Amino acid sequence: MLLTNKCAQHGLGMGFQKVASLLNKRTYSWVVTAAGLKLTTKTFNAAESRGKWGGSVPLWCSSNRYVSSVLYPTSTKAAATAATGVISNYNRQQALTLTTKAATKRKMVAKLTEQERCEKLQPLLDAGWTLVEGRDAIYKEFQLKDFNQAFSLMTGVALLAEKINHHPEWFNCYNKVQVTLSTHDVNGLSSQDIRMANYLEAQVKLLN
Ligand SMILES: C[C@H](O)[C@H](O)[C@H]1CNC2=NC(N)=NC(=O)C2=N1
Repeated sequence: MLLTNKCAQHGLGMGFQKVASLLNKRTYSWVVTAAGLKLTTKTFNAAESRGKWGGSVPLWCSSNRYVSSVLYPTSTKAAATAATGVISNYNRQQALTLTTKAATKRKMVAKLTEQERCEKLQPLLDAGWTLVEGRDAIYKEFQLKDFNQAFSLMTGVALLAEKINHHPEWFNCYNKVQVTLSTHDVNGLSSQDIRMANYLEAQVKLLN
């Protein structure tokens, strides 16, 4: 989890000390100050870190006067940046490469073929998903036991969404989660929507 001081301060409250001690286990020495977690003057050599940590490189994000640095495998960089909205001062070329790769990966997403609709979409329709009128999209309302269960479901989906770079359109009211899935990049249903719908079905089974 990428710790910006703001999030650490507000999200963790008194857990600051715990966070600092956790982080200190990762060969950093952090000082808890009134303004947040402060990294001591330890510097970090990217090449060394690659060797030492097997491919992870430091992702440096600065917030206010303090620098929070956490090791990430490069595959989680985009999610971490998206999650915090912090523009990291990570190697710009590397970031561009990652973005290009993500864009390339997305290009590979295509609209479902007729055969895929029969094989992969039909089981979801049988499970209660419906086609959205006027759109190539599917919709389902999930009713959970309570808000806690509903939000647990949404949390799992959010993590998947960030991982596969595919996000649902959804509405939550207490124990209900209404989900619409479609792939904006192809203006219709793709395998990403099937994947997310199947994930939702599996998670709801686990929760109930
Ligand atoms: C730029 C970014 O990769 C794209 O906007 C992603 C993000 N999440 C997405 N989510 C959905 N549902 N459809 C998309 O086409 C999509 N595209």
